[in-house]
Amino acid sequence: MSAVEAIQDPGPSAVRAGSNDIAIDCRVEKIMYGQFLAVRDSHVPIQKGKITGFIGPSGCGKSTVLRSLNRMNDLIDGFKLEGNVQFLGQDIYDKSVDPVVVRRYIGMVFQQPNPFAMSIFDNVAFGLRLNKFKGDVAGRVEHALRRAALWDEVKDKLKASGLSLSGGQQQRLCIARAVATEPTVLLMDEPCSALDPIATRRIEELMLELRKDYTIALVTHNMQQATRVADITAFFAVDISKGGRTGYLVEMDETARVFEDPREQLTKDYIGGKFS
Ligand SMILES: Nc1ncnc2c1ncn2[C@@H]1O[C@H](COP(=O)(O)OP(=O)(O)OP(=O)(O)O)[C@@H](O)[C@H]1O
Repeated sequence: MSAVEAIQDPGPSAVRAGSNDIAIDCRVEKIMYGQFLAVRDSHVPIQKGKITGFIGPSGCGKSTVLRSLNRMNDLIDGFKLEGNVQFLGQDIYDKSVDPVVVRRYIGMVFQQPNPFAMSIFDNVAFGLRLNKFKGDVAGRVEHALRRAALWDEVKDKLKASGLSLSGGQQQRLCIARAVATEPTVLLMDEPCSALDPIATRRIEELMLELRKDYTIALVTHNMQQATRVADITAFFAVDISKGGRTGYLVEMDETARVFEDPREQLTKDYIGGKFS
């Protein structure tokens, strides 16, 4: 089997169907950046067809764990994961697996809208070309822009630069770019932090719409955002007991449960604003 074939196409029904309702089963024993222990002992299962929100104080490892779910951290020198990340039962860190293929099925949207300095059309077609897609590129681009609720605003200027759009439009363009390859999972790392409240609301509505077809994992600093969009919430904290600053998962449950009746005192204190 070639490296590219090592991740099997899960097919469109994989998001909701199946006996197992876990899209990504992430078991972190340790995540290191060089000698620094960034995250320890966290089991973070991402359920199919749901939005899982990661919350917690700065430096608790939310982005680190999120980026581990599609091997985005491989690009960082010194990064090392001890543990196991399974996507639909397949080990994404297996030596035979090509990270580019992992990211084709587990797409990512970043904090800062980061369209490439190319046309709106080419931005969305980028991943398709990277993956040597042989089908109807224009059809896929239109479909992705519609899914990202941007088509009506850009259909008459597809050749204009992606950089000419407003911040909120740029973020929707990045979402279109991410969904163009028809991933199974979308990872969103604080996708609204650079946006105004109206653009934020728009992206939140879009996330709820996208949940019908995709599994979503979302890092957010905004607890209200987690209560508005996340079905499941994972709360991380920082352990300073051994002289370091190591993130770990404190609890993970239905969002209503985490916010209204948390199991752990630490979660209560964080949600109650006793620390940030
Ligand atoms: N590329 C890197 N190299 C070294 N250390 C890193 C790197 N990225 C993150 N870290 C460290 O790992 C820890 C977790 O960082 P991470 O960005 O995952 O936390 P976070 O919870 O997402 O924080 P924030 O909410 O501030 O974005 C922090 O102590 C951070 O300084």
